[in-house]
Amino acid sequence: MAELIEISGASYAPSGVPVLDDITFSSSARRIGIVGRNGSGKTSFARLLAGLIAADRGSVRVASADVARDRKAALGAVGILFQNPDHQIIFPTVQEEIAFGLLQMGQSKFDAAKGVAGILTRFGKTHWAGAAIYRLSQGQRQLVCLMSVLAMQPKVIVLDEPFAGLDIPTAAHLTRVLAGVDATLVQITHDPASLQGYDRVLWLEAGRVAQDGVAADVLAEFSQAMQQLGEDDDLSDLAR
Ligand SMILES: Nc1ncnc2c1ncn2[C@@H]1O[C@H](COP(=O)(O)OP(=O)(O)OP(=O)(O)O)[C@@H](O)[C@H]1O
Repeated sequence: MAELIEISGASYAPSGVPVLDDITFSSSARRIGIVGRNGSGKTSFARLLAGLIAADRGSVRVASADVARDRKAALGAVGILFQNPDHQIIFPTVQEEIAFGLLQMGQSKFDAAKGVAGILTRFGKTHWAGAAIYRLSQGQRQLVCLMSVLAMQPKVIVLDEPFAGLDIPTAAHLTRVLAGVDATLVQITHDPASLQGYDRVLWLEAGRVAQDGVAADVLAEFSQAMQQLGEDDDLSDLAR
């Protein structure tokens, strides 16, 4: 049987620069972490998994959908939350923003309005419906993004460090919301501690899979390697 996430020999090399190289990863685990150093390809992996960029070689499927080519199916299969909500939000009000994804999925205006009302009710935020997004705090804007993703009920949600810029209580609140979500989470992070209780971890290095396996094992090796690098001076080398 196919796994929920099926990535096979995927490479991504915009203008000839190899950013992701021959990535093969398949999993139906519920909680997946992606770790790696700056520039190792984590964000590109997230975008590839969400179908926002297409692999030059290989294939990327989520819930059987070819996410880069079948965008309508992809919206129901995988959602993504970025670090900066302002890179995601395009509409002036909360209800328009949440409705957008539902309309993109092919829902009627009536059904999309019902979906918006449903998700706002679930989060106790019906009074936000007509609110101007520019007046919300960054944490509130991130919650709008999260509600927009959840309204589409994707099977997989990719988190590209969405709480990195938030204060501790706001991050804790949103982390709690996510912990209760009935979807597979793929979380990109620099912080192994935020992957506590996760099932599987993929460690990327220079666009390739460095390790992939049981979360506790991979995280232990990753943490040790990062600590070792921190003790060395590896900032000296300039890229060729
Ligand atoms: N469209 C592109 N064209 C050229 N180079 C790119 C492109 N996209 C990404 N890169 C390069 O690929 C490498 C990996 O980038 P990516 O943002 O995926 O890494 P990352 O692991 O998320 O990094 P960070 O932890 O710093 O956010 C970087 O060197 C980046 O500059």
